[in-house]
Parts: sequence; structure tokens; C-alpha cells
Amino acid sequence: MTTSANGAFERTPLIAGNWKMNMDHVQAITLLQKLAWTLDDAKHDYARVEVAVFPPFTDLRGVQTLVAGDDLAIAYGGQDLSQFDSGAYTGDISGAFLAKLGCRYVLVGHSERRTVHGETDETLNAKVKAAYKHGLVPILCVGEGLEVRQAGTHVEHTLAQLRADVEGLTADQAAQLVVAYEPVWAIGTGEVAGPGDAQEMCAALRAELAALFGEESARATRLLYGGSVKAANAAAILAEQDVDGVLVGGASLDVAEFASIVRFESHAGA
Ligand SMILES: O=C[C@H](O)COP(=O)(O)O
Repeated sequence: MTTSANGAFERTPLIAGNWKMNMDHVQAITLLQKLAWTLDDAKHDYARVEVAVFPPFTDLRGVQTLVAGDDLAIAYGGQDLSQFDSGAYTGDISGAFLAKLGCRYVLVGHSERRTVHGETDETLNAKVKAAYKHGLVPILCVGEGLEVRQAGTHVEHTLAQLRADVEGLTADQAAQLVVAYEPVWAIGTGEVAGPGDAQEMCAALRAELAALFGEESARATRLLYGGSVKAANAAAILAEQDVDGVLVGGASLDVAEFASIVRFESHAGA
């Protein structure tokens, strides 16, 4: 992530907290209120570093009410969406419903959706398109498992996921897209890819996006790293040129820890 001479970032960093299947609708309100208070106390500038949370679906109505009622600058989104608009799809959630709840973002293709729910690249491509159709910005998650990493084919593997999942997008859509590189072996394990690993993959993803959609579009696309991000390692990862933010799982449930990640500039180089 680079800054210009006036100190502004080339791309606005995004610090995203994926709560996964944690926090019921009552706990969600407490967590979000504490986060907002903590960031307010620290005089956080949301225009400089964007903050988003991804609560379970059942929490979203409460989150919407709190954000609107207290005029919070924290964005929020769903952890998944259906590739369909409406109909006989028991258990699924339409992007239209998320948009109506004020969601700005939606996660697509998190590794837990790919592995636990067997979501294929074909389905994920349809979900990415459904997100745009309903005015949501998809945060497309890509990344390799341990065996692929050990075989040394992680870059090809991850770029193949990207190509399949963004097929058919316009250059404008690709410019708005957020891609999160999440090596599966680093998720919830305490194993964190080094800043160099995150940069290697994010640079490769940006080059691939440039080849697919043109340089101008690829310069605008925000690329995140996810996998065991904590306050202690966030600043070094975020200092990398092509890393524009982080997707945080476990540490996003701890207000002090997550707020400290959001405030990464205050302890950069520490
Ligand atoms: O969506 C978040 C990622 O799965 C990372 O989770 P983690 O920070 O608990 O490793």
C-alpha cells in the first residue's frame, strides 16, 4: 500500500472483520457499540482507513438499526449471498435482501464456503455477478491450501481461482472489486503468511487483473490479506505496496485487538 506525497493512500485501506458464526444478535450490538466507542475515543478517521464488519445474517437488522441510529461510519456486509434473486432456495439469502438492509459489501467464496459447502468457481462467479446486480461490492476470497503451498504452485492455483470467479466482469466492476488473499493454511491456525508472502500474491493478483481488465482498473482494485492477522503483525503486512487492507477473523471479535489493527498507522514500525 503506497501513500502519495500528501500522505493520502493511493487506495483507501479497508480493515474488515469477519465474525463468522459468532455473536448472536444481542452480542452483536454490544460488540459494535464498543468498537464504535473505542474508535471514536481514538478519533479514528474513517475516510482515511475504512472499517467494515461481517456479522451473521441474523445480526444484520440490529446492526443496521444501530449504525443508522448512532450515525456510525462503520460499514457492514453479509458473509455470503445467493447467486439467485429469489425463489425456492431454502436457507439462502438474496443480495437484494442484503442491499435493503444497507449492506455495502458481501463476502464471496470464503474458503469455509468453498470447503464446508463445496462452492465451485462457477457458483462463485454467479455470486460475484449477483452482488453487482444488487449494488453490493463483493469481497472475493481466494487462496491455496497447505498441499498446494508445499508443492509451490500457490500462485498459479490462486490466479486460476481469480480468473474463474471474475469471468465476464467489466473493467469498471473489476475496479470496484475487493479481492482477499487468504491462504487456507493460515486461517485460524496462528500461522501467518509473512508480509513478503502477502505482497508476492497481491502483486501477482494485481498483474493478473491488469491483464484481464487493463492497468487503470487494476490500480483501483483493493487487495486484502487474511489469515491469523493480529495487532502485532498487521502493520508490517499493511506496509506492503500491493496490500490494501486485511480480512480479520478471530481477532475481530476482540474490540481492543481489532481497533488496534484499524489503527495500524499508530504503531507502524513499532
Ligand atoms: O475471514 C477471515 C479469515 O478466515 C481469517 O480468519 P483468522 O483471522 O481467524 O485466521
